[in-house]
Amino acid sequence: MQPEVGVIMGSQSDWPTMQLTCDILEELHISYEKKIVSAHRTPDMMFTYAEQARDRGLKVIVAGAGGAAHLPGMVAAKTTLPVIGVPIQSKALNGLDSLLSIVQMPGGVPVATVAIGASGAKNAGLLAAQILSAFSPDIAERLIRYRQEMESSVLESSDQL
Ligand SMILES: Nc1c(C(=O)O)ncn1[C@@H]1O[C@H](COP(=O)(O)O)[C@@H](O)[C@H]1O
Repeated sequence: MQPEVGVIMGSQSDWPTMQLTCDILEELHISYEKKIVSAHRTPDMMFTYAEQARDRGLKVIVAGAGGAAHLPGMVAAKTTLPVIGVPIQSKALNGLDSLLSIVQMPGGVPVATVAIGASGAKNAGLLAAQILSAFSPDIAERLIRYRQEMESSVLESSDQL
């Protein structure tokens, strides 16, 4: 199946976080691909990936990176597809470095930035799904079910208090 979402990350060490994005996409039956791509370590590959993404059929890119997290912004600079940036929780600065590197884009080149770490990665998957749902009633329906299940589980945990 042709992937609709490209999930990329700066290093294999980002995978435990970015796996949460992939888990959500799988839960919602959205096709995706996953790759390690780094603006710093594999700049030519990053350039090609971003430049070819639309022609390959991708519709949204989720990019996770930590520290000097230039990957989401650099990818956004080379494609007009929507790019969602996930700030990885770095050891030295707890992810504040990643967050600020991703969120403070200059006007003209947006990156939709989610929260640091696990909840951000999960929300990146949901946000990608919500973008696709604007053009897919099936995905919209699955998102409604996801919300209903979330609500039920909150009500259940409240009953069990
Ligand atoms: N921020 C970037 C980029 C980039 O922005 O291109 N490439 C790798 N990295 C980040 O470096 C951190 C440490 O990587 P290692 O664990 O491989 O040393 C990772 O969080 C990765 O996202």
